[in-house]
Amino acid sequence: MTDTEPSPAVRETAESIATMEIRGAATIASAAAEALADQAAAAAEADATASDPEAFRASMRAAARTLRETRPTAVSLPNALRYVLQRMEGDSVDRLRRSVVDASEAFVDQLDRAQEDLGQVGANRLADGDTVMTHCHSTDALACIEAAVEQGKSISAVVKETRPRQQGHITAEALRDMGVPVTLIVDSAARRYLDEVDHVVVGADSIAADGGVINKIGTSGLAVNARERGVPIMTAAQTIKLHPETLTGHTVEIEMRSEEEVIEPGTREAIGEITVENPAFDVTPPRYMDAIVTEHGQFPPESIVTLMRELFGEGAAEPWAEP
Ligand SMILES: O=C(COP(=O)(O)O)[C@H](O)[C@H](O)COP(=O)(O)O
Repeated sequence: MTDTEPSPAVRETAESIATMEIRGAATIASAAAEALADQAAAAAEADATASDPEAFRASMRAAARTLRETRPTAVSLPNALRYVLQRMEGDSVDRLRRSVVDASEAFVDQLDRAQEDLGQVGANRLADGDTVMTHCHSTDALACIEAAVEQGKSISAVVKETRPRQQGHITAEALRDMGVPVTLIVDSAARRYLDEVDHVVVGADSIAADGGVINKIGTSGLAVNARERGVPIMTAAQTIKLHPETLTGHTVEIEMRSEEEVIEPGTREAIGEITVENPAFDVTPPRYMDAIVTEHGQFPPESIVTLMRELFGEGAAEPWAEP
C-alpha cells in the first residue's frame, strides 16, 4: 500500500456501493464507516503509513474520497465519512487507528439505535388494522412497520415493485417474514390501490433544508397521488439523511444510472435512436409530505431545518479534502 492507496476492503466496499450490491442509504452509511475502520487497520500495518501519523491521516482521507465518489445522492454516505474522520485524533498512528475504529463502531451503533427509536415514532402513527403502501426498500420505513407489529397492531401492506431495480421485492419479502400480509403491485397501479390504504410510508436518501424529500424515483408522484386521495404520507428518515450542504444553498445531485437498467439486455441496437434516461431519485416538495419521522420525533417537513441547524451548525465540513 502506498501512502494514499485505499485498502482492498475499501475498494471492495466502494465497488459494491457503486454496483448497488450494497444499497439503501442506511446500509451504505454503515458499510462506509466499517470500510474506514478497515482502512485504519490496514494503514497501521503498511510500511508507508505505519509510523507516520501524517501519512496515515492522508490515507484515511483518500479512502474517504474513494467511498464518497461511488453514489452522489444519499447524504448518509458523506455524513458517515464526516462522523468518523472528524473523530480521528491522536499524535501516534496507534492512537489515530484506535480513534477511527472507535468512531466507526460508535457510528454503526448510533445508526441501529436511531432506526429503533424512529421505528417507535413511526409506529405510533399507525393504527391496528391499517394498510400501508410502500415504495422501494427502506430499512427506516420497515422499522416503523415492524415496531407497529411488535406493538401488537395488525398491519397489511401494498408494496410497489419499484422499477427499474424492483427493490419492492426486497420489501415484500421482509414484510412477509414479519407476518404482514403483502400485496405486490406494479408502480402504475399505485393510485388505484390508494383507496384501500391508510398510510404511505417511504424512506429518504437525503432531506433538504426546505423539507424536500429526496428518495427513489416515483416517490414524488406517489406523494401527489396520496394527497389527492387524502392518504397521509410519512418519510421515515434518521437524521444522517439530513443534507447539511443544503443549509448553504446547495442542491442535491440526482444520480443518473445506466440505460441498461431500463431496457432489455441486447436490445440497444434494435431500439436505435431512442434516448433512454434513468434518474434514480426524485424530490418530493414539502407540501406533499405529511411528516418526517426521525429518532428525535416527528416533524412537519417545513420545520426540519431547525433540527438540521442544531445537528450540523451552519454547513458541512469536508474532512476528506487535502489540507
Ligand atoms: O431510495 C432508497 C434506496 O435507493 P437505492 O436502492 O437506489 O439505494 C431508499 O428508500 C432510501 O435509501 C432509504 O433507505 P434506508 O431507510 O434503508 O436508509
